[in-house]
Parts: sequence; structure tokens; C-alpha cells
Amino acid sequence: MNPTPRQAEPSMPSLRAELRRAHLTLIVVSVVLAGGLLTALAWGALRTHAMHNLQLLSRTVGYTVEAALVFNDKEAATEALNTVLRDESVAEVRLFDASGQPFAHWRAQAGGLWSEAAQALWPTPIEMALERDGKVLGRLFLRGDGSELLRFLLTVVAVVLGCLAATAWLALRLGQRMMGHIVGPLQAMVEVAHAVRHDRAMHRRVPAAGVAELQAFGNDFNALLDELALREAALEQENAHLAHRAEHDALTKLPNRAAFDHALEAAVARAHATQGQLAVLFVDCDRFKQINDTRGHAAGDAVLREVAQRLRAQVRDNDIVARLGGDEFAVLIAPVRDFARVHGIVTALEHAMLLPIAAPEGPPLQMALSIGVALYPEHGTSASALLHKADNEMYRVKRQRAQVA
Ligand SMILES: Nc1nc2c(ncn2[C@@H]2O[C@H](COP(=O)(O)OP(=O)(O)OP(=O)(O)O)[C@@H](O)[C@H]2O)c(=O)[nH]1
Repeated sequence: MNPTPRQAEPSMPSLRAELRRAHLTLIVVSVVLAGGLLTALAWGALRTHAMHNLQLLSRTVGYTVEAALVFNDKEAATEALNTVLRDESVAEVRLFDASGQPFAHWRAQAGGLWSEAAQALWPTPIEMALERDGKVLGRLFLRGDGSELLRFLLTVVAVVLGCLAATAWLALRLGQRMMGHIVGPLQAMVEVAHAVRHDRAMHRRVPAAGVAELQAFGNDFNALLDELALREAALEQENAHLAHRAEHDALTKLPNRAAFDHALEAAVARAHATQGQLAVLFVDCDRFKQINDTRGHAAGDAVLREVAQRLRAQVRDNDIVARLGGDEFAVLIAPVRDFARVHGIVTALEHAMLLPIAAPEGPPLQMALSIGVALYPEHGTSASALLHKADNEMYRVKRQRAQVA
């Protein structure tokens, strides 16, 4: 069986699959890289900004609790912390006095898992010495609350991912369109080439493509197919002509001996299969040589052509009249229902010759035929036996005529 384009190399990926894979890889790598980079940049910027805010806040808290430290008023310090930190993103503040003893402590309300996750993201706590006029009043530890930061970061990630998904979708659609423009025409060419080569579909042509280079390629491909179709048609014509010449006689245009033998063999096989009957007539022109000798070869040719036409005119279309060679002809009458009809045909052929034949030069010519008949299955059951019998019969008739003359 001839392979189809897809069956040609089953282990090989198609051009469409290769392009799609390369394209998808490119999209995934770009999206992951761009997404990762944007998220890292956003995270870095947010962290720096948050750290800066936390430092500003630490300084504010330091100023606020300074008086309480000076006057050793823990209650005032705690109250100050409550007031300052109520609305800030701070998780915990620890205040120590100059001797390092805990002075005040403030902690935001527990926020559950979300808050713990946020703390994990948060940078190291701020540690700051509180001084006045060069004298250390205490130390401040401040740990930021990353909940807001985490929420903001997740929003950024979601927006970045959304943008990247939209970009990937658009790139995919554009890629598919581009692949359609390239792969579609190439596939059409492969299919047409395959159909022309394996199914001899010479009428197939590749359709127009949407890309200039492929369109030019398709046009050249179609032009080559046009040329090929013309050559093929000329070759077929030449072959038909040669086949006709191999089986026909050039002078009379009748089938030749080889063609008659084939036809007779086929007819005998058919008659054998259907238990039918057939008749073979061997026809020879009487004293034809004389015409050649006295009126010339051209006159002889004219007589042969006329005899051929008159023989052909007396039988049915599906009966076969052939020129065996020289002035010898053969007629195959098949099928034959009634042998009496065959003798009627012989008489008709003889009568057809009564009319004089026009010669290229000089007066018309008269021609008589000697006809031998062989019947299937009566006189033979093979093609050669029947022809032989008909030939012998023709000579018997010719001899009889010669004796009468
Ligand atoms: N003009 C012409 N003559 C041919 C052609 N082919 C063969 N002949 C001649 O036909 C003649 C046939 O010879 P014969 O059958 O022996 O001659 P005939 O005169 O018919 O003899 P009988 O059959 O005994 O009557 C020969 O002279 C061949 O040269 C042809 O194509 N054209």
C-alpha cells in the first residue's frame, strides 16, 4: 500500500507539532521569567518601602515614650504606646530602660494563621537606642506587622499573573494564526503532491496561500503540475497511437493478424464458457497479383482498401474484420445463433464484390473473393484449429473455382 503523508514516517513529528511545541515552550519560559522577575522586583520595592516606614515609626515611638522613660512612668509609657500604635502596622514593641530591664510592652491582637504567615515575610525587627543629650534612656525593639504587606504583595502577584496570562493567551492566538498561514499551505502542497504521485490526480492544484513566499512557491508548484499534466496527456496520446498501430494494419486501418488472434482466442473462450457458437471466415482475393503486375502497386492498394471496407460493411459492429497480410482477410462472427446465417454472410460478401472498384488510374477493377468457413465447435475448438480449417476451406474453394475457370 502506498504511504500517506502522515503515515510516511510515523516516528517523526509533524511540522505543526514541532512549531507548536517550540512556541509553547517559548511562551511558558517567557511568562515564568517575566512573572518571577516582576514579582521579585515588586517584593524588593515593597520591603524597602516598609522598612523605611518602620524606621520612621520607631523614631516617632521613641520620641513619644522619651518623657515616660525620663520620669520612670511605666503606665504613661504603655498608654503612649497604645495611642501611637493603635492604627499602625506593628506586631510588637518592647521597651527597656537604661539598665536593660523591661519597661513597657505592646502587642497587636493575634491575627491567626494569616498574621503568622505575614510575620514570616517581614524583615528583622528594628532595634533602636533611645538617647537624650548623649545619655542612653533605654532601648526600643519594634517588630512590624506584615499583614498589609502580604496583602499588597498578593495583589501585585495576582495582577502580574493576570497580565501574563492575557499576554500568553494573545501570543498563543497570534502563534496559531501564524502557524495556520505557514503550515496550512505546506500541508496542502504535501497532500496535492501525494495525490498526484500515488493517485495520478493530475487535476489537483494547491490553493492560494496568505504568505508571499508560499504563494510564489504554490504558483510554481501548480505551473509544474500543469506542465506535467500536458506531458502526461501527450504521452497517453502517443501510447494510444502506438497501441493502435501495434494492432492495426496501416493500409486498411483494420485490425492486424495479432489483434485478430487475440480476439479469436477470447471469443473461443467465451463461446466455450457460454456453450455458444462462432464462425471464422478466411478471405483471399483472387488473382490479386495480376492487378499489382498490370495496374501497379497503387491500384493494388486501392483494391485492398475497398475490399476491407466492403467486408466491414457486411457484418455487425461487434464482428471483427482483420487483414491477416497481403491479400488475405479474416472475419470473426460471434456469437452465431444459426449457422445458416453464416452462409448468408458469405454470399453477401461475394455479392459485395460484384461492383467494380475504382482505380487511381485507368478503368475500374473487378475483384472476386475465395472464402473458407470454419464453425465452432463443429470444425475445431481452438483458435488455431479454426483458422487452419478456414484457411484450408478457402483453398478448396479457390481450387474449385480455378477448375471451373
Ligand atoms: N498492392 C499491394 N500488394 C500487396 C500488398 N501486400 C502483398 N501484396 C501482394 O499481393 C500479392 C499476393 O499474392 P498471391 O495471393 O500469391 O497472389 P494472387 O494473385 O492473389 O493468387 P491467388 O490467391 O492464388 O489468386 C503478392 O504479389 C504481394 O506482393 C500490399 O500491401 N499492397
